[in-house]
Amino acid sequence: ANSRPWLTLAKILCLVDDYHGVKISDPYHWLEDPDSEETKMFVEQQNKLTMPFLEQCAVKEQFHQRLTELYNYPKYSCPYKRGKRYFYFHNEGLQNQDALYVQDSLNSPASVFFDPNTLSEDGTVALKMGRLSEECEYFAYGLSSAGSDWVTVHFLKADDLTKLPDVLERVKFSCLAWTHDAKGIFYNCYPRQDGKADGTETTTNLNQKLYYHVIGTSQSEDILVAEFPDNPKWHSSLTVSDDGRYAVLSITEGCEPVNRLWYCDLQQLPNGITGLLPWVKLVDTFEAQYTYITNEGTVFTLRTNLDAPRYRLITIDLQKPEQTHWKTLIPQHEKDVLGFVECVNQRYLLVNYVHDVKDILQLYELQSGKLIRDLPLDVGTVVGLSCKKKHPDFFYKFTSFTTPGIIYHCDLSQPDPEPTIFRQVEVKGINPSDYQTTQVFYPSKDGTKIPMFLVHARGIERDGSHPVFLYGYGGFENSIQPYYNTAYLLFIRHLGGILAVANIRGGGEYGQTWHKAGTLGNKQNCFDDFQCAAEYLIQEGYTTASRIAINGASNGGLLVAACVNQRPELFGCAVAEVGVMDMLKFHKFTIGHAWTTDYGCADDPEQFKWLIKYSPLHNLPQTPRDGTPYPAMLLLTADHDDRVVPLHTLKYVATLQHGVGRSPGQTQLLLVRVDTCSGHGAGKPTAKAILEDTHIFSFIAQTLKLSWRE
Ligand SMILES: O=C([C@@H]1CC(F)(F)CN1C(=O)CCN1C(=O)c2ccccc2C1=O)N1CCCC1
Repeated sequence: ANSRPWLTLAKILCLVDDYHGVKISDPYHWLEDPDSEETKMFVEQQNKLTMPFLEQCAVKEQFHQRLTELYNYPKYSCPYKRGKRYFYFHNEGLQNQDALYVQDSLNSPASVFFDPNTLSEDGTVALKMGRLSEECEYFAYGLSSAGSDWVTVHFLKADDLTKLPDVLERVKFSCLAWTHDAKGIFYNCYPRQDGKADGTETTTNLNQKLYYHVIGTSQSEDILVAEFPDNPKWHSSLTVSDDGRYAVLSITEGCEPVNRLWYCDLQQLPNGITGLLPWVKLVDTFEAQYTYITNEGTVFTLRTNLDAPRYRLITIDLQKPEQTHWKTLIPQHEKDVLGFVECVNQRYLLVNYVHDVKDILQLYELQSGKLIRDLPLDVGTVVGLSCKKKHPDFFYKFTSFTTPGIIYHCDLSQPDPEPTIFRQVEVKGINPSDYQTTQVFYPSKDGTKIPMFLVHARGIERDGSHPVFLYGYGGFENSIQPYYNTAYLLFIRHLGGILAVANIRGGGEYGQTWHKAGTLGNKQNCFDDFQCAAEYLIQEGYTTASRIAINGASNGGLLVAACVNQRPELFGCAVAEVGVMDMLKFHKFTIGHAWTTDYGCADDPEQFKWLIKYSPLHNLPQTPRDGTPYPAMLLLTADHDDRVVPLHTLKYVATLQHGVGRSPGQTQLLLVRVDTCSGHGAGKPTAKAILEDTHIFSFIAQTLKLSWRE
């Protein structure tokens, strides 16, 4: 900055943007360049403030040690039968990444098939995707580094684990679909761009293409099978049908649950896959979502939200593709949301419903859509499923706030098949019966009843004394169902806290209507719902405003920052992780353009009015003032977050410290933690995850003045 003072001044002075006649200043615009000396200096200075503070928090050592102890339990995925063998992911407890194991039968010795921990010292190389070919000849796998969304695809021979020379670069937001002859694989990649593509760049991701890679050739020879030059925002995702005959292409334009559905009969290709496929456009609008489940010849079974915001199953016969011939197989449920659907044992459907945020699992007959039976399930969530049309048996993994994981096995080839426990994991030191999970329904500002899970020590008094960790997301039709999080249980057990998970609008808890009620011009409903959750917890005597810590990540980071702007007096502490803070510019960076389906875009005059009203960056006090003090705030981001680029958090915290931070009544801390070699969250190594959770809860304990209790 000293070397070019004129540049810095010019940067600050000239940055006033005009939005449809409204002038908006952007004094921290220069933080949008991750590679400038000024930005690097800013990040370095912030971490110099934040990291020593987090490290010296009173409970930090105890929390880190106890979290490490409790996290150290064996984790397993469902087993997957491929070819004649079984594969499953396993983590001994503290390994940075799960490893993939293989065994000849369910109870024979297992050996390591693929271990990503060998690929980096610090565990920051993650296995983002993996696909075994139909008869288990090859294993295609995508690796990502430092938490970036960028993927590099490699190949192994499955029998002797020898690595093939094939490498696929510039892969992102991609499918990975083998043709059943194992000759090659469909995948997505982006055109070459200027500058870096390592996850630290902010360059927009447009013009994604679909290729077919033939094993044994180089990526430069890959066959372009679909591209959309007139629609640069389109993404395509290919599925090969259960019988290997059809290539089914799902095209999306953003994050709305709607897609076009094209297909190609691979058996009709005279010379195989040699170029752009002759796509048949079965559905060529973005009116609804259509997801391939299975097909019997030309009769396709699809999950859709067409005229069904809580989803239903329909069949389309490719020989009579007009909508007038489409049939309903399982009609929309009057209240519950149809979740995942998988075909099993040739003629059954494994069907999931979400009923008041809790999972149901049922078996239906594929041909008739008739309900056969319910599968027993506690109050919680199905987090894993392993089944195939050609297999008579299947596995599913259950979890809840206090259950780390139970894997069930059900074999439909047996008479009166009953699910049996295949594997149950206990966590030593956590006794589920010490905790009580309840679900409450509280009124939001407009009277809408919002579900919320509460988890706390059994038998607490409603004397207003309990600290609360209130978590929310509220967007993109993502439902927040019960899940096991060791750090949450420590907050309850050793900091005497209550975990509250509010299922606010914008999520998918009640289908598309719930989602739409929290998007675009209705986005304020998310913030109202979340603030009403806090008010409910106070009114019901659980806690007081100064004892509430709110938390959210990604779209949930936006939620936290917007709620602090609107109601700074309602919370004692706020932790916003990798949040979207600049609602006027988010669409310019990486995949941000895909989020306009939930947020709208400032380029549109009407939508600008929505966004400017709640954009966290633009609703902060711009200068010191005598207003209400802000709660203690900890913001988190990371240098390789190319989902929500760090500039959002950097511009936000600079503005926060400049205005609120210098206000006379502001005593609570306003800090940012910028991690390195880390990204938006997916694939984060265990060591980083444990340290990050430790810092978050130590900050909460310090600022809410909580002490550790044995
Ligand atoms: O990350 C996100 C939003 C929320 C989400 F919809 F759940 C997912 N998401 C995304 O941005 C998803 C990005 N993404 C695609 O657009 C895509 C196309 C095809 C295959 C895979 C992908 C994929 O991961 N956000 C960050 C903050 C605001 C929204």
